Amino acid sequence: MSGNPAVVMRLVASAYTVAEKAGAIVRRVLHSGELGIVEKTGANDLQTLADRLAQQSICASLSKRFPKITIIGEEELPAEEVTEDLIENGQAEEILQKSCPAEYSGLKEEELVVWVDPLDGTKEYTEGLLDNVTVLIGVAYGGKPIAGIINQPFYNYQLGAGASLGRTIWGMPGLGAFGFQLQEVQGDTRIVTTTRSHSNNVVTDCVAAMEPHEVVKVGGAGNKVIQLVEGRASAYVFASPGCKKWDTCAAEAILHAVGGKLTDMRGNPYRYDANVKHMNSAGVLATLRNHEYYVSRVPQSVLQALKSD
Ligand SMILES: Nc1ncnc2c1ncn2[C@@H]1O[C@H](COP(=O)(O)O)[C@@H](OP(=O)(O)O)[C@H]1O
Ligand SMILES: [Mg+2]
Ligand SMILES: [Mg+2]
Ligand SMILES: [Mg+2]
Repeated sequence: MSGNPAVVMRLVASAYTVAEKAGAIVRRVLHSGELGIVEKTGANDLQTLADRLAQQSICASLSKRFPKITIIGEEELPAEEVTEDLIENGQAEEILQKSCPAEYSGLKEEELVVWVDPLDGTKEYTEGLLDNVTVLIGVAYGGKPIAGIINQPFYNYQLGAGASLGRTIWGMPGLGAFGFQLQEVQGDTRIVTTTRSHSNNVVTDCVAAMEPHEVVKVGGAGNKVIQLVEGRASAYVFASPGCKKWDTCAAEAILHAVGGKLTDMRGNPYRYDANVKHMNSAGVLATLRNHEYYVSRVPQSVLQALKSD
């Protein structure tokens, strides 16, 4: 390693420990029994105390160390002083030891945009489907995702008391992806993963048009991309607006790091510049392999129902 790690590697090393801290907050709020649920746009668009505290922790910790970075978080929160106990100052040593891909080594703080989903799968969190929950921190440069960190706070929770809970996955295109074992669905089996709590007729028509052998309905955008890279699903198909840039940035970076793709339903990539619209209006289609097959199966009627981005 060089004596002075690149800015982006320092950012990813910080984001790793910051995501772990956020995951611990998400567990603590659940165990307190006081979720503090607020409806945002409706009953399927919730915010809990865990969403609020985790976002405060992530944004305050990263902006303290990297004051010139643009950070965009899902939750709209009043600007108030964040208490010291929410600040995380650590950095993951093993990330600082890695050499930065040459194309990113000269990037400056002010050129980076960080997309934060403090708790992805909030609906499932409130229903006790705990392994669906993730904390997502994505880093973009020039409109493209260049690093992603996903903490899964309740990983291993089915193992019961005594199991060590939680894990963190991260990746950078050009460097690799870490914290999990890359696996693919065997053979030509098409397993499609999609929403369990934000469905409608267009969403289900589009899933059916893929001629899946199996459909896996689970919560969370981060969780669905984990299904792809761990060989439990071949495509994430969501033909609806609803997902935002903070849902997809981190996951897209990790997918790219292992040769996968995340696009809208037409096969066009989204951009993650600081000034883009937050909504992924033209849906989300993500795969590890055979992206073109899934793009080619999207019915015209579905494309007509979705706006271009
Ligand atoms: N119709 C909709 N309204 C609000 N949020 C939606 C939505 N469809 C998808 N999303 C958001 O996209 C993410 C993944 O959704 P799903 O689990 O249904 O696949 C969730 O993120 P959050 O839990 O961070 O809000 C969810 O809220
Ligand atoms: Mg939400
Ligand atoms: Mg989300
Ligand atoms: Mg969220």
